Amino acid sequence: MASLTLDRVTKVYQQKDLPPTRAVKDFSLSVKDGEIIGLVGSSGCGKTSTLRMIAGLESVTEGTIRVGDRPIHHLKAAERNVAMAFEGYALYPPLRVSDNIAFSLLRGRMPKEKASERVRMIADLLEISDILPLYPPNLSGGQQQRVSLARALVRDADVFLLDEPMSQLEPHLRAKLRARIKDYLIEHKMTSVFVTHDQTEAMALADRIAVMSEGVLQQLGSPVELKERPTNLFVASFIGEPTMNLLKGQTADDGGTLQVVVEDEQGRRAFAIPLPPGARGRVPNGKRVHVGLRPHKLIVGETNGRSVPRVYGTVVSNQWLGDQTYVGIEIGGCLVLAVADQHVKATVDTQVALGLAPEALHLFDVESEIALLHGGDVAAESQTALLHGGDVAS
Ligand SMILES: Nc1ncnc2c1ncn2[C@@H]1O[C@H](COP(=O)(O)OP(=O)(O)OP(=O)(O)O)[C@@H](O)[C@H]1O
Repeated sequence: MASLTLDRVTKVYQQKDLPPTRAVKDFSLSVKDGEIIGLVGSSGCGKTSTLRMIAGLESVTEGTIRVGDRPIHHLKAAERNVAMAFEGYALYPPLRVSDNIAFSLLRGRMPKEKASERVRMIADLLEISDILPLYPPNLSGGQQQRVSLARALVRDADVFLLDEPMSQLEPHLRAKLRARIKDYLIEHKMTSVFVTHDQTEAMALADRIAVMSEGVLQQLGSPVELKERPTNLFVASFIGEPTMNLLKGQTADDGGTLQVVVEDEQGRRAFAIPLPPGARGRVPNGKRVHVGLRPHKLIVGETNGRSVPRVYGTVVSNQWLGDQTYVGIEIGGCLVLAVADQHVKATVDTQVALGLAPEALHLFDVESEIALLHGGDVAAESQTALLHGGDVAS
């Protein structure tokens, strides 16, 4: 295994009689030896193009790709020692499943016995031992996908690329294999990059996640970093299920306390959130902002003794999903969704208190959409300053 480095990689597709498509723009990424990276982003943002450039299936328009210290972007796919599991499977129809999986091992002159042993081991892992004698056209989509995955994972490659590796599997099998694959990648220290549309999969499998939009890398971070410190409005709105509540507002001084006045869609004052001490150093008074509120960090009803700012609203929906409650609350003309891990008894059309814990709050510049403040960070800093007897700007 080895590290993988993409340095300012760009992909432009030129099609006859059509304007060029800049699918990937100036993309830089350093994947450590043995690290697992998840690549996520909306449809058409350049994820597959990025994988295909690493694999050597697409040319690189600009930039360099290195495995360890070795530049590989000019090499043919077969010379790169990069294994890829394809979204479209790309199996050889005339070969049995076992031969499909063993193909690259035998081509690399691995003794037949050893190759068969490897094939059996990976087939066990992915629960496809029973289909080893079959031919690809006789398999279901989910089986073909696991064969494609097995064919990549069985190799001794420097880098492993997995494009939507489990999209065709039913949820139970997917969850089971996800855990097994993660253990396997860690045990064999396999440097890997996988693309997924499934955030749970990205959060569960990846050490770090790269979020892309329109060909540009927006943020690379651990699952926790992306949730708690989204770098901009795109990442904030893309990461998290359900997505972050996004409203508009403006900071204002209220008798010495900086607050953010949240507005309804017509720009009228809906409610105000006092900002944690320390916010002043990051956001000026009178600043127009996007206000993000993470549903999972809002507190519906009792705050269990925690002192947090509270607002009151009317319950408009209440759904118990078996393990969590989704509560929709209308506050001054704004709709806010809160999620609680317990059964919340808030009846529709009644009033409820909503605790605005600092860690729920994120502010973004209204023009640049860059993050200005993450409430959890500011609250933690204020707490540390108080503990150490320091001054907290307020
Ligand atoms: N061979 C090609 N020729 C021309 N344009 C292409 C080609 N492959 C991809 N594109 C374009 O490049 C952009 C990025 O496509 P890509 O498949 O890399 O995105 P993606 O993030 O993987 O999308 P999805 O999640 O839908 O699979 C899209 O606008 C797509 O239409």
